[in-house]
Amino acid sequence: MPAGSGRWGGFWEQRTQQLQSRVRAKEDKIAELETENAVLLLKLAEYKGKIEKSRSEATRISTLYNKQQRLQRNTRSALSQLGLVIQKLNQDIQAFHSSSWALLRDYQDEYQDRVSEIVTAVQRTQQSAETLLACQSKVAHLERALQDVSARHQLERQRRKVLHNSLVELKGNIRVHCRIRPLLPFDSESDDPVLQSSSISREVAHAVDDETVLVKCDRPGHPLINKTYHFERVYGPAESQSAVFGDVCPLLTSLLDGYNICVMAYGQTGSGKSYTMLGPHSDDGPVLPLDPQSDLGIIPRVAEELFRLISENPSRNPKVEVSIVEVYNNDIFDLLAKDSIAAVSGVKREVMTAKDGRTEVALLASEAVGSASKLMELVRGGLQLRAKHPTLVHADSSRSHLIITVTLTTAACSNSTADQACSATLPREQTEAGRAGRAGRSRRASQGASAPQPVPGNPAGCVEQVQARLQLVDLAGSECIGMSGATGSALRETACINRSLAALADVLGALSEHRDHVPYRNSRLTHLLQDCLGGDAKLLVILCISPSQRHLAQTLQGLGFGIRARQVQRGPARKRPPSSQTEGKRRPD
Ligand SMILES: Nc1ncnc2c1ncn2[C@@H]1O[C@H](COP(=O)(O)OP(=O)(O)OP(=O)(O)O)[C@@H](O)[C@H]1O
Repeated sequence: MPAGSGRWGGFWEQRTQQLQSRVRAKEDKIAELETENAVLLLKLAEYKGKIEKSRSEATRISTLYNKQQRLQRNTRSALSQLGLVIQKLNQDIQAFHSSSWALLRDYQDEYQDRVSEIVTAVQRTQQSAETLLACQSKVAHLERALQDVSARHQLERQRRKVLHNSLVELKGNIRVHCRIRPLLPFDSESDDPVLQSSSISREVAHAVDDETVLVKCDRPGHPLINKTYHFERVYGPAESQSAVFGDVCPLLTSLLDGYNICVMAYGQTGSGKSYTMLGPHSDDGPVLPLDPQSDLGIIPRVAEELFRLISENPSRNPKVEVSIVEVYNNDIFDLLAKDSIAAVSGVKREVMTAKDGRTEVALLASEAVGSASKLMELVRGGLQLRAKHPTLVHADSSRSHLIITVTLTTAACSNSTADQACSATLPREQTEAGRAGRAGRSRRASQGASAPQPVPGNPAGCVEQVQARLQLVDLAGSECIGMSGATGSALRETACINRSLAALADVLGALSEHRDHVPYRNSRLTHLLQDCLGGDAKLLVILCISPSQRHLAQTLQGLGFGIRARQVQRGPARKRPPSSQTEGKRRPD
């Protein structure tokens, strides 16, 4: 290698080495920087992560902040509202406070007023205490006076009643008692349960007191009725069977004294005749013995009382016989007659007039009875044969008139008080008997038989026999054919019942007007009852009526019948004359 080139070469070589070392330094530097860069990148990444975390934290904080802001806003508005409320409350409290004060002041004023009023009242009370005491003693005095007057009034009433009864007895008036039965389900005019329950408006007949019936009807579409009827006794719907019997009972004493007695129940169908005479319906009929509270009617009670009275005075040797007939379709049937095989059956009979003018039923079966239960056994047998037929008005309607005759035969006795009363009224009796034209009775009167006397020369006093009859009559009920719904044979029954009851009313009409002719024979019923209607029997008619609006027409008709019956004056009832033989001879009518 040339020298010149050698120098250059060294230079270059040197230069290259320098450059190379510089490159190496640079490369080292680069490597160092890259390392540094990598570290920085790592740090960058780390910071980025931190930044990201900080950002989400910032977001969360920002959300919380917003929430807090909202809460603050709400709290502020709630606080302001609360402030308003508190303000209002404060105002209210103020108002309440002031009104409480005002009230308290008023109350205090009022309290003062009341206290002063009370003080005044107490003072006044104290002042009037003496007056009050004086008043109280006056009231006590007046009450005593009132009690006194009431007692005297009661006594006067009783006296008046006794006098009235004596007058009725002397005049021979038919005694009429009226019984108003309770309202019953079949009284309803309608199926409407509302109408059925309004019972008050449907009652038109009322017992005002124990002598007066008021019929009052002011229903639209009906004629106005406001009328009172007076009878010897009126029983309201609540009165018991024993109350009714209480008024019948004295007649039994009369029977034992020798008077003929007749108790007859009259009234429209379903008005309570059979209930009154016998008691409530039962297949077995009335049963003895009875207790005073039982529902049994007059007939079983009469049976018991009669035998009780008989047992009190057995020395008169009493004998009791019973016969039972029914008048059905204007024919008389003997309900005790026995056919050839001795079974009991109804046998047709005829009414006759006996020698002494008394009406009798020819060939009538009668049975001697020795006790009330035997008597009632016969009654039960008769009732089983009695004609019955359901109608639209009454499901258990009797279609015949039932007449139970109890004949009491006793030894005549001269010393009873009734005898004296009877002889005292004799002259008047005789004149009235003559005027009424009652042949049988006046004949007996002219024979002097009405006041039984002991046969002269017999010192014992009890010499002959007296036969007295008690007739217990349960009439069939009058009825309006339209209402009863009767057809065919039932229609004939109804017509016969109505005709016989009309005949009964005609007889009473003729008797009350003292007509010469009394049409007893217009019907078998009146012919059969002739002796008790126009004769010398004590006759009690128990008029049965329904209180219901539905039966108003029939009720008025029944009340009219009762009033007409009361007007009959037949002269005083008289005892049966004593006789030494039985009155058996009859002549055909
Ligand atoms: N005072 C009363 N208390 C309670 N129920 C009564 C009374 N009177 C009648 N009754 C009842 O009324 C209904 C009709 O009475 P009852 O059979 O005595 O009539 P009646 O007048 O005999 O009728 P009819 O002439 O058709 O035979 C019966 O169910 C009876 O029990």
